[in-house]
Amino acid sequence: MEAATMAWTAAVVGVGLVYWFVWVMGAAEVKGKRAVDLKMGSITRDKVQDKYTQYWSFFRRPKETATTAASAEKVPDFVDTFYNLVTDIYEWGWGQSFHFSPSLPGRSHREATRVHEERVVDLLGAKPGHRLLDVGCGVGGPMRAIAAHSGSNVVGITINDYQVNRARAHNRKAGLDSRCEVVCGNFLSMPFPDASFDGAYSIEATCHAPKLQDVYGEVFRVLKPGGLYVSYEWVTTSLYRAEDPDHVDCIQGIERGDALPGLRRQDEIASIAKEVGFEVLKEQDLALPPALPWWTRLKMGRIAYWRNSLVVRVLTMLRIAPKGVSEVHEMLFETAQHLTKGGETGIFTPMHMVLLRKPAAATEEAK
Ligand SMILES: C=C(CC[C@@H](C)[C@H]1CC[C@H]2C3=CC[C@H]4[C@H](C)[C@@H](O)CC[C@]4(C)[C@H]3CC[C@]12C)C(C)C
Ligand SMILES: C[S@@+](CC[C@H](N)C(=O)[O-])C[C@H]1O[C@@H](n2cnc3c(N)ncnc32)[C@H](O)[C@@H]1O
Repeated sequence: MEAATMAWTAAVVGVGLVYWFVWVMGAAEVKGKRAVDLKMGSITRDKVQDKYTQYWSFFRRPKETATTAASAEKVPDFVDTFYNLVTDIYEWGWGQSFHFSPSLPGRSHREATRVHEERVVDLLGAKPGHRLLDVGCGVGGPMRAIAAHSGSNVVGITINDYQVNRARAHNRKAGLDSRCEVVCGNFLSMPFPDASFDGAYSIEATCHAPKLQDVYGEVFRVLKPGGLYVSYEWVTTSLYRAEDPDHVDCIQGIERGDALPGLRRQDEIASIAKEVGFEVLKEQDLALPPALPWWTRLKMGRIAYWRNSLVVRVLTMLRIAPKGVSEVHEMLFETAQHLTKGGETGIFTPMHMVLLRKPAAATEEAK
């Protein structure tokens, strides 16, 4: 073969390989976001690395972050930065619902996710015509499942404007934009009038609040008297031992890689809810047997993680993805190991469920 023919063949094969690697291998687990679309939210390309460094220095010591008032105030801004950095990677590698679910025998992850979300509808007794609030809505995976299953109208709030745009686009595509609304705002001080919702829920979102009282207090305010609120909380369980260095390492690894200003204990949740005026109707760790492990999805994807980090590195080298994406991906890979360990040892659960009611005749001081 002539040298020119060989060079052409090599070039065509090379381009073909890159195409296959990026577009086929790098396809989203749940179709919709491709590796080549990894942007890093509203952060401009040149700022991604800096923003990651700032995030990392803030959340490196999560407990200290939560305990001083000055830094607790900065938490929502850093959580916003975190979601700029991770939203596209989450969508690409996990889907449009940013939470865990117990595995279901013989059912796909997508189905298990939907069942976990529809449980909220049953707990709230949500009906057509109801107006529900989704506290920390992400890109709206749960919102769409809940609106579709219940016939209710849902208003979601998220601190991250990039997520607002993603969620609105998904809502339009799903034909649910007339019943699903998305607002950019802080759930610690919500832009909604008192008593304006029939029900509310939060799925793995309130763990970002430095003080749970603040977000529960806001939900209490915007609920109508008699309205129900369901929350899936990230907490440490009674098996956690603060004197065990392995436990501490695992929990800090979860906090650092997930923008958490200190995880709360399982037994704190109900008393905080009562403190702001709620009645506690039900409390259950949805991860406990007979539920099957929620962390198997994280574990079983180990080969996929290696493939993904390779894709991310190649995309960064080709300047398709901004510099800094590999570091963010690495941080997520590490936190996945800690989450898995937290699940396997039982010292952590991401689905401690509480069902709360604002009393029908709420007292003036609790309103
Ligand atoms: C509730 C929260 C988020 C929970 C989960 C949706 C995410 C927690 C850890 C994330 C991931 C870890 C590893 C990533 C992997 C390295 C990458 O290749 C593809 C995406 C991951 C699987 C990613 C997906 C989302 C998580 C499982 C928190 C923040 C309160
Ligand atoms: C892990 S995601 C869960 C999203 C969604 N509930 C789901 O299950 O797909 C956490 C969400 O909480 C939101 N959030 C965190 N802190 C917030 C705050 N102070 N105000 C509003 N939203 C916040 C994030 O922007 C993100 O959308």
